[in-house]
Amino acid sequence: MAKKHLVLVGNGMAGVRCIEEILKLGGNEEFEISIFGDEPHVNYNRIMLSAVLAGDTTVKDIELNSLEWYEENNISLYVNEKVTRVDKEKQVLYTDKGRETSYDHVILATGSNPFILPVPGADLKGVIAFRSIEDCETMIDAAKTYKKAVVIGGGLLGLEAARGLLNLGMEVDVVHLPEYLMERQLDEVASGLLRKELEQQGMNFLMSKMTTEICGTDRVEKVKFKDGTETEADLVVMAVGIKPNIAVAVESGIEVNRGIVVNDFLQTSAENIYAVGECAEHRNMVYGLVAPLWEQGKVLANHITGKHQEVGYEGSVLSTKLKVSGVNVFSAGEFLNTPESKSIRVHDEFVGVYKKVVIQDNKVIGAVLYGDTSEGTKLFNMIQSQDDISGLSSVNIIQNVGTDDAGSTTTLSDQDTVCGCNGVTKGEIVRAIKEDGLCSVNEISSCTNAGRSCGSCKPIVGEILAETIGSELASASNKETICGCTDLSHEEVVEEIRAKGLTHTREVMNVLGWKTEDGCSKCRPALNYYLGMVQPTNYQDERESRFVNERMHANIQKDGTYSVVPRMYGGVTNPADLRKIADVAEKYQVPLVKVTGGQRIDLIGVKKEDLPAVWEELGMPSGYAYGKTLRTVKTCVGESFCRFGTQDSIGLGIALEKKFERLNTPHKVKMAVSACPRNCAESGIKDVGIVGIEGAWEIHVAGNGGATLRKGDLFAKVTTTEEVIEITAAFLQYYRETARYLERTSHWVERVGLENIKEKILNDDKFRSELVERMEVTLSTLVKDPWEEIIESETLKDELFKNKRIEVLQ
Ligand SMILES: Cc1cc2nc3c(=O)[nH]c(=O)nc-3n(C[C@H](O)[C@H](O)[C@H](O)COP(=O)(O)OP(=O)(O)OC[C@H]3O[C@@H](n4cnc5c(N)ncnc54)[C@H](O)[C@@H]3O)c2cc1C
Ligand SMILES: NC(=O)c1ccc[n+]([C@@H]2O[C@H](COP(=O)([O-])OP(=O)(O)OC[C@H]3O[C@@H](n4cnc5c(N)ncnc54)[C@H](O)[C@@H]3O)[C@@H](O)[C@H]2O)c1
Ligand code: SF4
Ligand code: FES
Repeated sequence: MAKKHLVLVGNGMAGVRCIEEILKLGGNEEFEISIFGDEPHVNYNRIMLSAVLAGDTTVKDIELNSLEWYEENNISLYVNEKVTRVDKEKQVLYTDKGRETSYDHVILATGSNPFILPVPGADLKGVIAFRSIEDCETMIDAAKTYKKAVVIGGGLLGLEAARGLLNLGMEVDVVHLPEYLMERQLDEVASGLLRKELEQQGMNFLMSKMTTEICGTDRVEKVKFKDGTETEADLVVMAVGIKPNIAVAVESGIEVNRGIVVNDFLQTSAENIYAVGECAEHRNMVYGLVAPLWEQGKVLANHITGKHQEVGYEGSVLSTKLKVSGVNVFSAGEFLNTPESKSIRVHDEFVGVYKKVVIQDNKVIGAVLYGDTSEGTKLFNMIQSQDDISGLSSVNIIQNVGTDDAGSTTTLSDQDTVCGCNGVTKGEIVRAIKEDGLCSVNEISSCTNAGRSCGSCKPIVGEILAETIGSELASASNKETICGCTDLSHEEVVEEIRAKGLTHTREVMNVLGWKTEDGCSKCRPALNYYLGMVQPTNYQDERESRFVNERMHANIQKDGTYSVVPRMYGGVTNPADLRKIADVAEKYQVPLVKVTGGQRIDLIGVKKEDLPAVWEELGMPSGYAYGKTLRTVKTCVGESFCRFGTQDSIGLGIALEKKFERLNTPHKVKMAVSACPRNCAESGIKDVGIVGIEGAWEIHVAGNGGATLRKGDLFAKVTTTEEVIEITAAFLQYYRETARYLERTSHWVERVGLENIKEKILNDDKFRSELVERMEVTLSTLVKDPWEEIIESETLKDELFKNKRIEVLQ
């Protein structure tokens, strides 16, 4: 049966999570999925922009779904492309790049737009909102040149922005319209405590101020208020709320109110068109936090894949936490008193703790906590469950009684929500730990989504982990299993492959009792490597188990194009090769031609469909710049031209590169040969670095010039180039056989011990010659260049390059 075309409009948090849920339900069998996003990025964790601004994390680390994820799930991604309209009758969707796409189902997940105050000067340079990576980068850049920031809006976003700007060294005024901060989440007492703390942190508050004008000639210079006062500003950040982005729905004649109107199954007024996330309006509510979006995504995924649901989405109770370090604030439900409600309050002015629980008809309906938010999870669960609390004393409600020894998580029931952002209960976490054998918070996060958004629940998740696996925790977490799909360590898996003669990844998974049917993106490449290493002559490499770069034989770039690095043995080239590179770069309009640190030339920005032609016209071997294999052998000029060089570094470098090219290794391997201790080829920071000395060669190993700089260790001193090659072969083979997949030589040597490796390779001649023998067998199987192989195979070309999965239009 032909697959139906499902199009997601909006590559953001709500939409992509809904697609993840659809995939979990086997949606890939039923749907051809396309995603359009008008931001130039893959899906990222918008919540964590506050942490990026505060300098606690980086943009790279907040990526939620990598380009590889889209590829692996056969999703066509169109970034930087805005959907403008949907024709409901023709079932066609139009974009601002002139594309027309027919669809069977559409999910609108277009999020919100920041509200910009309609005051004169709001369009001046230096006036921005805080919603995207670009806004975050603008603030970081501005802080390098300018001094004074004004944040308009003392809500969650404004305060998190202000904290970030302070961290960046700016002076910050926060302008707030009401009399007290975060009035949508806090009562006056909690707000007062918060203000005091933030003032101590360096924020200056301008309260009860109505902005009337932003002034400046070219760039913002000051902000004026209704009461006649003003304040200087080099940067203005508007954080005065958001409004649902309903443009596509309006253009398409779909019913809207404040947001896109949906029913309990997230259906809009148009057939087969749904809406989730901040753009959707459900029972007159639009939401601005992530928790409701996950609930909506789950319901829609079930609906769209035809799973029976008694009830749909019924609305969400909200809870919030301010993500500012040094401040603990929690708010949930109806936190202000009404004539019908009463509250229990505790205010310890000595330690700065304030707690208020609002009760109506014997049920907890809201809470505000300041200073100590440890009861937040419990109170939130009481609000959600609406259980009768008449049997509980006030003390029992407002604080955890009897948990001093046991830890706070023991009082949670299985139904209690632990991760408010992702709606994950304690029961789900415990089940995942037990059934999937999880032994770290990160594994729990990947498996259940708990902790994957704001991260504030991670300590509780950690407590549940400890409570569930108890004393086994230490030993379990010390054992480095390949991934959550198995309880076996890397070493145990390799041992089993050898002992049982396993020859295929599926066989390994079946025989060794994998917990998942198909493994995951961690274990599949590892098994593929181990099988190839143990059985070099029998094993057929599994292309589909490789990382996307290795599958494509090119490195995917952030804009979806690829880079091409042809091999230049020893960093040596010639006019003919340079001419070919220039011709190809010109013909295929390669945007960037760059010399790499490994002494070769990188053609960056090649379109996926041009890759085979580019390789063919270059007529040079692959440089494997994408692989877990030998990358480069960097050389100095040595005896050929240098007045200090007495040895042939280029000759040895080329010999090493020709010998070990294409060899699969646990991680990338870099080498260098310098003809004297001046070390012009930087041999001291390579996995294998050779240095010429008077009448001999020194072999240094396990150097690393990456994020954690490590100077190589002197491994051996030999007199001939043949000996260099023999010891290098033995060292690499021992590394291949005993390192864990994705372990660089630097980590491996530190784990296994340099002396142990020396003992084996240098002092045991028999062992060394066996290693070299096994290396020779492996090398004898690596005869074909991968680029050539693809050029010669129409099937491979079709399979890999005709299918334009990821499209990026600038
Ligand atoms: C700095 C910051 C901190 C936050 N912190 C928290 C927090 O701690 N807790 C919390 O719960 N929430 C927080 N939020 C709110 C949370 O990020 C949002 O609720 C969530 O991102 C909404 O998800 P969404 O998918 O509905 O919208 P978005 O994430 O905005 O995604 C919508 C996407 O659709 C794209 N789009 C729009 N129109 C089109 C179109 N026509 N064609 C193609 N693409 C389109 C947009 O560019 C965007 O990428 C925070 C927000 C910000 C900005
Ligand atoms: N930690 C979190 O959960 C978190 C963090 C950041 C953002 N967010 C979400 O992102 C969205 C945007 O956040 P937000 O803080 O902009 O929205 P918001 O609506 O929560 O707060 C806006 C604040 O601006 C104030 N304001 C309105 N007009 C003003 C004016 N003219 N001058 C000064 N102040 C004015 C309001 O009184 C209000 O307190 C919200 O949905 C929020 O929930 C959540
Ligand atoms: S390492 Fe020594 S021999 Fe090689 S180029 Fe530098 S100075 Fe010359
Ligand atoms: S509570 Fe935010 S990620 Fe769990």
